[in-house]
Amino acid sequence: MRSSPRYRVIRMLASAAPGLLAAALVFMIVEALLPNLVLIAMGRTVGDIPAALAPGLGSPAGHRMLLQLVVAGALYAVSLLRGPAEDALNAMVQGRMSVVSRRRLVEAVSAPAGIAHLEDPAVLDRLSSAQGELLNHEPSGAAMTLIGRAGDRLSGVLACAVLATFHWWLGLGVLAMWLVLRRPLRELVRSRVGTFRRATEALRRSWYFGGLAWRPAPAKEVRVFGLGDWLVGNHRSLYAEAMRPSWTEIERLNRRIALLSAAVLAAYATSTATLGWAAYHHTITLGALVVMLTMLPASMQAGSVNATDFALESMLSSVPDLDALTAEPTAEPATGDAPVAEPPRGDITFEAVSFRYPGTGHDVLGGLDLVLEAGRSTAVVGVNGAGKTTLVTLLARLRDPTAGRILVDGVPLADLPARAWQRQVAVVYQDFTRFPLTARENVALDLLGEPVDQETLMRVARRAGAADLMAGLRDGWETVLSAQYEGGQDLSGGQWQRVALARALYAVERGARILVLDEPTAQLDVRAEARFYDRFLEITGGVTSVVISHRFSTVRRADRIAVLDGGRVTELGDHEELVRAGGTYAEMFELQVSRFGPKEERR
Ligand SMILES: Nc1ncnc2c1ncn2[C@@H]1O[C@H](COP(=O)(O)OP(=O)(O)OP(=O)(O)O)[C@@H](O)[C@H]1O
Repeated sequence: MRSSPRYRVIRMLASAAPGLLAAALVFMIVEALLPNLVLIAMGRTVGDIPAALAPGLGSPAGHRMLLQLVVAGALYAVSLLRGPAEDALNAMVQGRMSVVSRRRLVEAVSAPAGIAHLEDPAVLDRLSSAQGELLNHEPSGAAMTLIGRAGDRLSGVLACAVLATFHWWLGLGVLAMWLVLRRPLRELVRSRVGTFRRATEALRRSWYFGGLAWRPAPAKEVRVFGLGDWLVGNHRSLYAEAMRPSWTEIERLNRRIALLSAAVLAAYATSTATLGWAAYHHTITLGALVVMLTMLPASMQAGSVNATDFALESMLSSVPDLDALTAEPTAEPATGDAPVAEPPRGDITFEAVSFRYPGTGHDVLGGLDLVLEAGRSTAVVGVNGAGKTTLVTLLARLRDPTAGRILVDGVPLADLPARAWQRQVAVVYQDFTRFPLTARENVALDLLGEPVDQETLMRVARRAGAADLMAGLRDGWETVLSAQYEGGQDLSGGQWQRVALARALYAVERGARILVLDEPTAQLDVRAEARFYDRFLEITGGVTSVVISHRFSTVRRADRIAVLDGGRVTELGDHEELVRAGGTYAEMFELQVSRFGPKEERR
């Protein structure tokens, strides 16, 4: 019981909004009583009509009937308020639960310092389920739906109790039938929902294809390459493929549903016939007959299932996924407690570092040795897929080496607290994020809650070549950098790259001591790139920096250049030394110079 999703949902509401839970429970009682009371009052009114017919409405019998009618009308009027009251309560409970479960989700996925869990299909399946994406039912609706359904069940049981006042065995029989059927019916609902949960990965792919059509970034290519029909087809065939293994099970379940329905039909036909028999033989009054006839369908609430039960079960199926995401340890980089209070002053040493992505059969890095000298710049070059970006993710502790170690000032990186270390590393990623926030927030990321210093902002913008850009924005630093928001404005790829560079430089100003630039000039025009390498020393001065680039005009400015090949550093030295050595670096450099303009490259 303690671990059942039903219990956990109610416990979540109890701790998030105890007042709302109390209101919902009162609502449940009203939900259980009111419809039955309306039916009983109506039935009794009808039962009083014959006695009032002859003496007229002015007689005591007439008065009694009119009083019953007023009571029935009043109860009915009150019962009409249930709908709006339920909607309002639902909105409040759902809003609160949505905030709570979303916060739990965000905290759960952001908790690990690393990113490996975000590439784990099992975690992604859980995420998808915990957000209610599979069956389109927000799990935040579970608490109120559960309480509402409990009210319905109680109402059904009360209807059985009323039936028992006519024949004890009738009320008890109907109740017993629902109690017996409850388990298989619940299992049916659960298996139907379970078939979707088991197909989560395939369904995720199916929804992904469906969503490509309206997400702005892929929508461009969808249109240009005319992929609309293909996407619809793919979405449909993936969905069919995902559900096919479940079809036999669904068919089996449908057959059971048909059988159970026949049993229910037979039971209700017998009950109705019993009432008919009593009416025919005048062993039941008119009022009682009307009440009992209305109680029969009302008693179905005791155990019948409908679309709400499917919705509720799919909402509840998200709860274990939400809990598992929160509770399970993920592939987290090891984290130690050695102090990182002081920014690293010494070298960073990669000692025989190997790395293999989970689920792959080969090492991307295999026994790599490299020293990043303190306060100096090191460029890393290598062909596509050589492992340059992977090396950066290890340095930023987004992943841990599978063998070997990284030392910071002589201390193994694994012994440092991962979060504190990450604050020391400022990175411009190749695929940096374009936050739909203001320019100021994009650079200062002052979401971190620290005051923004305008002078520092201006300084880093100048160094990143973004000062003119900021001055030209519609609302300056306050412009939202996304055309998807009112008053917002999007930037070109190169303009965004300057914003990302300014972001990393701002982090350095805030205390980060390692600057990583992964392809920092890839989207810059020739002039901007020239300005970047003219300012290279100013940008990287005083910090330990790593620059990854295929552009030798950028690479050659670095104090030292490491060539990455076959998972190891095969050449190390400054530009002149490596060119003189006549190895891979010299070969790549010559190739670029001969193809793309000696003037630029030979500077
Ligand atoms: N998340 C991942 N899971 C599995 N393999 C990956 C992952 N990311 C990268 N790889 C593989 O690791 C290898 C190295 O990738 P990495 O991105 O580090 O190369 P790179 O040197 O930065 O390449 P580029 O110059 O193209 O940016 C590649 O073979 C790539 O396919």
